[in-house]
Amino acid sequence: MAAPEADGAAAPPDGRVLDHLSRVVDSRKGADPAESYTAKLFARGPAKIAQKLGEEATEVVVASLAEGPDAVVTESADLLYHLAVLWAQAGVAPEAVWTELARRFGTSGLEEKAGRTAE
Ligand SMILES: N=c1c2ncn([C@@H]3O[C@H](COP(=O)(O)OP(=O)(O)OP(=O)(O)O)[C@@H](O)[C@H]3O)c2ncn1[C@@H]1O[C@H](COP(=O)(O)O)[C@@H](O)[C@H]1O
Repeated sequence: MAAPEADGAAAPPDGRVLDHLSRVVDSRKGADPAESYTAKLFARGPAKIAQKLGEEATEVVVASLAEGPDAVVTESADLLYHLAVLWAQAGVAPEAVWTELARRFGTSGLEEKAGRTAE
């Protein structure tokens, strides 16, 4: 598909790439499924998108146990791309996830778990 302004080449090679990717993914809503894999996923609906995310997560697990770091990198990129699609489908802005992660800084996971079981 012809690349709109938000597309690829200028994507920063760091964590901000996920924000950039999410904008590209969002721009594919309503696009032609014949020209965009993302548009094809949106057209197939939430259940298919959720299923793809599950499959990609399993592929990361398999890569980590049986393949090695290079495969973990490529499978992780597939996983994050499909997560960006699921966020867009669900109406979740990546910033909401960054905010939630930031909110958790300084609270040990064990502390948080203990607080939950005490409820
Ligand atoms: N990062 C990705 C990305 N990672 C993985 N994929 C696609 O995800 C698919 C996953 O592979 P699978 O073998 O599971 O897919 P499949 O065999 O087609 O399986 P089904 O969908 O039929 O179940 C492949 O077709 C990959 O090309 C991605 N497709 C797109 N992007 C990004 O999204 C942008 C927009 O892409 P389009 O929407 O295609 O224009 C691209 O420029 C990229 O930046």
